[in-house]
Amino acid sequence: MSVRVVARIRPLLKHEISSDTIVHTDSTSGESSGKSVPRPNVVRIPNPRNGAESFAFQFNSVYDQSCTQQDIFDSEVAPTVKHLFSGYDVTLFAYGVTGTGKTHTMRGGKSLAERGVIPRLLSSIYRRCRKIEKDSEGATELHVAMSYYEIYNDRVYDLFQSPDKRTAAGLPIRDNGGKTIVCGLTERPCTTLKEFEKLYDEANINRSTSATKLNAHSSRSHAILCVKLTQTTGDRTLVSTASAIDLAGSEDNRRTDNNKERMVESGSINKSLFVLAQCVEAISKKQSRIPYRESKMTRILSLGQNDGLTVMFLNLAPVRSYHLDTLSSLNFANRTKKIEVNEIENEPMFRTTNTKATHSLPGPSINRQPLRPLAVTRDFNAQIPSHHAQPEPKPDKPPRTFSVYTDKNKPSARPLAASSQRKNSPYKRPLNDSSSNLSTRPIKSIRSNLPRSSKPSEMQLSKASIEQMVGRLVEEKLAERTLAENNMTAAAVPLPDEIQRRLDVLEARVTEREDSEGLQYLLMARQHAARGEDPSALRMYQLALPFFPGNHKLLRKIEGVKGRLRAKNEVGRLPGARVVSAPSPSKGSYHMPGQNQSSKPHEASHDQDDDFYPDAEGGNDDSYDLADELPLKKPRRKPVTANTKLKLSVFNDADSTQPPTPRTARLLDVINSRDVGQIRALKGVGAKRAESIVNALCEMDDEDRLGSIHDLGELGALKGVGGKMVEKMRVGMELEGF
Ligand SMILES: Nc1ncnc2c1ncn2[C@@H]1O[C@H](COP(=O)(O)OP(=O)(O)OP(=O)(O)O)[C@@H](O)[C@H]1O
Repeated sequence: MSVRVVARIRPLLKHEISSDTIVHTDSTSGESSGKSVPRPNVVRIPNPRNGAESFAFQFNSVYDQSCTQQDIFDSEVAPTVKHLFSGYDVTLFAYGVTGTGKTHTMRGGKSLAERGVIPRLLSSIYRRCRKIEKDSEGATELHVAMSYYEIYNDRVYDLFQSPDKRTAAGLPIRDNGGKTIVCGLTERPCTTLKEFEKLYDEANINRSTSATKLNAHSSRSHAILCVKLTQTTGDRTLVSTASAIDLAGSEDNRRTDNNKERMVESGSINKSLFVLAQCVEAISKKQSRIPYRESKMTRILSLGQNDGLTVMFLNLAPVRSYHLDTLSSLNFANRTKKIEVNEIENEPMFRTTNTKATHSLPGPSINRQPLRPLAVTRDFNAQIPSHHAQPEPKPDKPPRTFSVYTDKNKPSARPLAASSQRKNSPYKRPLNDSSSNLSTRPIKSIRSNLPRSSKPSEMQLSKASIEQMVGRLVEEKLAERTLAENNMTAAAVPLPDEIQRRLDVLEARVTEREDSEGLQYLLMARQHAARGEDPSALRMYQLALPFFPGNHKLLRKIEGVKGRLRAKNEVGRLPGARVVSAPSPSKGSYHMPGQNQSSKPHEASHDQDDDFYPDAEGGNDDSYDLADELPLKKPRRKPVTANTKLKLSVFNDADSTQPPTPRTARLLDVINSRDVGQIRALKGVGAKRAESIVNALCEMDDEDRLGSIHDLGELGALKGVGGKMVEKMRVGMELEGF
């Protein structure tokens, strides 16, 4: 089961105008809901570099500006409620840039029509509780309890505690049997919707919100609401949890005008969202290490690790001012939809003295399964029979057009081992089913290998069925082994020793100064740069900037990465997006752009990087270390050799705060002339390189401004140039008399 991703485009706000609308819905023909107008499932957005093209992102459902709170709840959340009552955990979370409507979707407004997903979910839960109590004539007792907390600046705070009573360090989190738990959290019983609403409203007052330029009531924290449902019938207790998470929105601080406090919050929000994106990317790339532990939010959300059902609301603003942010969110969601979560029903607990019972662990302590990307599991599941389908609707009800958690476009795709743990149907094991007695229930591992038709009470194993079971076990083991091997080969490519050594040194320094969040950003930036992941490296460098304002090397670093990205024209290669040409007789159909936004691990980028930023104080490339940019310790001084003198002269010039020397100015003029003839006449530049420099300059053009190179730093960062070539060009100019 993959994460269900639902995109919602919010309406225009007062200050936004309809001519700025650039995000639209569409539908693919195969996704018809059976009605004459197919349900939209595609978000369409123009390519920022070429208005004649647009990107199309396909999700499970897409809702346009006219969608109401009721529509979202009825189609996306209501169908999960019955699963919650059948023992599955349900996770709903909202993701999007600041001001795109996450809180509106999750919490909503006060009026009945404006109520968001959370109050509607609770209302539905209570309604179902009453019905079960009534139908069972009191034999089944149901209890609802809630806990509610926020992650603010990477610290966890109980929202039932007012801010003045909080400890600065917040609540600790621990791993407990594979599940992340928050220690010391208050759990409040709430027996009616009214009680819930009162507690929820009170707790929301304690949530950290502030006015920012982009949202008058911006959430400055990730808020996590957990609703625990306990159903008891006789000695059988079934516990399941619905988690509703309103993530804080990412912010582009060039647009926010945030003050220092807001910047720190923003840095923390962006960092955790960045780690979340890294986790999603690592999962989709089948990497063996998923960086969950790098932020509390990702540890707690454990996307895909939490067995059960997961729905992500992708909130989008429709207007141009959010263009790049929207693309980035779409790109993230596109990867998220490939994450597979194990659909494992929580086991009921029994009040019994049978020792076996203690082995049949209740749901919350079932170890989480490692995530598997959908693609990996697909091969093993071609023959999975139809027992994975959702429960058949009862005959007296009309069939639902909504099919929860099945990806219609994909063949049945579920890992055999995981899927075999799933119960056949909630209807197969009614609460009062006498076969639920533990003494007759095989333990899970045995049950999972039984033919699906076998009920414990019907266990009459023939020789043939034993052979079938053995064959199946062997197949599963082989599938597991192949999976493990695939994961091994897909593991991150090891970095060269020297780069790894530098990263280790830097990591050691950062660990010594754990208080320095900026250093951590730098470390992550460095790691991404070393792996050739320039977009991620840029994001991290930018997050580090507020901690080291005006640091020249850092600024140059950012410009360098930007230059490389421009040269690579990253935006035009968003993964998963289909580029659609504007309708024209000559252009037409969809085509897939490059598969991956982040480039492959590449030495070139790193070499270029280091080539270009040697330790200006001290000398050669080997002494360069990112930490040298920071006021951690005095830079090492080395004797200045003829070679380093040459480099120093280049890099002194590269300081963009100084006016360029006549020679540099002349060099930059030649480059910015975009005249291939003049550029190829520079020392060390051939015809091909001259052309690629001109191309790179063209890539930097904005709608209203020609891209140009302002200093040697930017020149060296151009694709295929690098520090050594800049040196050569300058030496050549020297010979010409500049
Ligand atoms: N579907 C919608 N219908 C009407 N108004 C909406 C809708 N979605 C969002 N809005 C309005 O847009 C504004 C921003 O929404 P909201 O506060 O929910 O954004 P957010 O994504 O939670 O932002 P942040 O991350 O900063 O907390 C609010 O004024 C909200 O009322």
